[in-house]
Amino acid sequence: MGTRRRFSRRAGSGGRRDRRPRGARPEAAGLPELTTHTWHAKDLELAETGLVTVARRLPAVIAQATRLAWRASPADTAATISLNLLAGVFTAFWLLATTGVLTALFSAGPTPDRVRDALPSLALVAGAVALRAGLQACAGWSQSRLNPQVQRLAELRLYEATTAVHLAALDDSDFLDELQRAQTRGMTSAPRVVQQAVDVLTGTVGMAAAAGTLGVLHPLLLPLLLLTALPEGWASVRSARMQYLTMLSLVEVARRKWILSDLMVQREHAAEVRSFTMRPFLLEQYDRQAAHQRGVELDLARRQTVAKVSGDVLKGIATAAVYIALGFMLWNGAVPLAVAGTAVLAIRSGQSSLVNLVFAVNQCYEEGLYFGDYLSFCEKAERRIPRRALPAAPEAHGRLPDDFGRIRVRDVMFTYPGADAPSLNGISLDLRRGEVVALVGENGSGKTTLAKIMAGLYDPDAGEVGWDDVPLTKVPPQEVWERIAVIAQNYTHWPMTARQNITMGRGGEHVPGGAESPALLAAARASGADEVVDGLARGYDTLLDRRFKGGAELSGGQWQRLAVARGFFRDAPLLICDEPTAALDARAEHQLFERIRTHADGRTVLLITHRLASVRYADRIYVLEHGKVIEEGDHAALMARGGVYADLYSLQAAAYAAAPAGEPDV
Ligand SMILES: Nc1ncnc2c1ncn2[C@@H]1O[C@H](COP(=O)(O)OP(=O)(O)OP(=O)(O)O)[C@@H](O)[C@H]1O
Repeated sequence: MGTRRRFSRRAGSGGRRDRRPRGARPEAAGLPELTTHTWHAKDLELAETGLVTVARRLPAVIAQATRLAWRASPADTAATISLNLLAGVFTAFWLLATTGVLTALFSAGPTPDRVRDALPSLALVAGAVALRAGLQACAGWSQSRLNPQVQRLAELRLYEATTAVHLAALDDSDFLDELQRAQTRGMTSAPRVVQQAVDVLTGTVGMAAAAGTLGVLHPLLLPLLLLTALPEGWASVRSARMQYLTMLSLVEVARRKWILSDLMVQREHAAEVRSFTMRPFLLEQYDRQAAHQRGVELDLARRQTVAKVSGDVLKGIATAAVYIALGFMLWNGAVPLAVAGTAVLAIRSGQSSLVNLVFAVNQCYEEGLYFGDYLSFCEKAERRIPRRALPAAPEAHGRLPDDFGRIRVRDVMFTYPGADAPSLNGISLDLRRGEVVALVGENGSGKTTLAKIMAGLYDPDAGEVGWDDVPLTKVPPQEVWERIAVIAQNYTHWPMTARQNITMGRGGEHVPGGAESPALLAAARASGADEVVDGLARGYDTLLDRRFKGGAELSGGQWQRLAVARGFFRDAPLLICDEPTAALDARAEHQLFERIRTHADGRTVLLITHRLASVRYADRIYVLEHGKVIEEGDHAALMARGGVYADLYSLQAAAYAAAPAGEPDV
């Protein structure tokens, strides 16, 4: 939102510099305009941030990175920090020992004597250099060990939260936006921010070592270090920013390319791409974007070269100025020759540390923005985990009766997050143990929403659902989920084997002797999934996803049979069936309703369906309209009442009755 506003403001501001493309976006004839995407919102923020702000906010980012690294591995974090600090000490030591070497070499006397005098200092230099190299190698090793550990921690934290948040959070578009940003960019920034924070530390230590040495040699040498390092630092940051802003200007082009490339490579679009002869259109659109990108990137290469050359020229001028200043100090007798020699070495070493430091500060800040997003999302998500699911909450110890006598729904009201109108408007109903209860009503009347509330997936805004006298809000959600089986309207095609699609990891393995488990076979037979599995090359062990080697694909109805088998396999006292037959053929549908009619092995069944012929055997039928129960009773009572149910039933029955003779009646 804010991002979009910022863009339009800038577009209208005329005189202000537009950070969007050098060269406008390519024509996207035939393609709709894209919204600004939130995952690159921080890119825009960064583009507007100066180096001073970056430096001011940096300590907070570094503190966050250090805390994360510490949690991932205290040993590796401590090793990385202390080894880098030690390496810095040896850098300073090496530089100072060099003065001893040079002093001995530049002293008066025969050359062999001077070399002999220099040997102890030379040994110190060699020792310090070797130790520093060893320390740096160990620091590098512990730093690379930190990365995967931090990544793992960051991923787990996010997924632990997203799989536990209240379902309502996933209906909240702001939450989804933040989730996408945290997942696509924030999560990967965690190890990077740690890496960059360590680079900032390394650069600072290197700089401090060189600066300290120069300070010891002569205080005037310190400003000379800054003078030589700044042009190169400036050039590298400028080049990085150019790259960054170019990437920014290409975000929309990149998104269009993704969308187009998806259409050109994904299997599900392949048939229509061909049958509607979309190929030339898609290729032409893609090439238009790619050509634009090529032009922008070639321009970037040219500008980066100019920046680098300018930096090099400035660096050359600064270096010349430094050597002139040093020469002047030598000539003046302000510094001896040996000190000047060491100063040259210290300046060179400090120069590269400063360039690295400036670059690392910039990068660390950028990653820090995304990392901040990630952290704030995780905190928000953790706050949206139902309280009763947390071990510390008193409700976490509540239990539901295994053998409920009655499920009561009382005056339940519910509005989806961000929705204008309530989906449930004061609903009350009862399910007694062993009953088949049906919910019917027109599209959007609230049937699925009610089923989800009864399944403990949403909490009602008002009213209550209880198993006997225990409200669902007083027990952890797992208590409900362990006791229900749901055949959902929109079920998942799990990319797993047929067996796992039915058992969901709850048994169903071969019994001793190699035969299939009786529970698995019974569920498959009841749903017609057995016929599907019979046709699979590896039976129950066939992988049902073409993305995997040897994977098979099923038809819509075949998938639904598996979803039904999944519901039957689960040993749960309450079975919720939400439109379980939409994709089933007539025989499978009949078979399923027969099983439901016979109470599915003594289970209590909540059945939602538009096939009214199959609800006539239900013990009770509730008719919903605009989130309210408008009629209730068994089939005979509702037909006798002549209301909405009777109307809908008669409509469906008439369709069959009007069929030519010979076709089956309802
Ligand atoms: N996730 C959601 N976010 C916002 N509104 C929703 C959401 N899901 C459903 N709704 C709205 O809630 C109302 C009830 O929807 P629900 O899915 O419960 O109806 P239904 O009776 O099951 O319909 P159908 O027969 O078409 O399956 C509808 O107006 C729908 O637009």
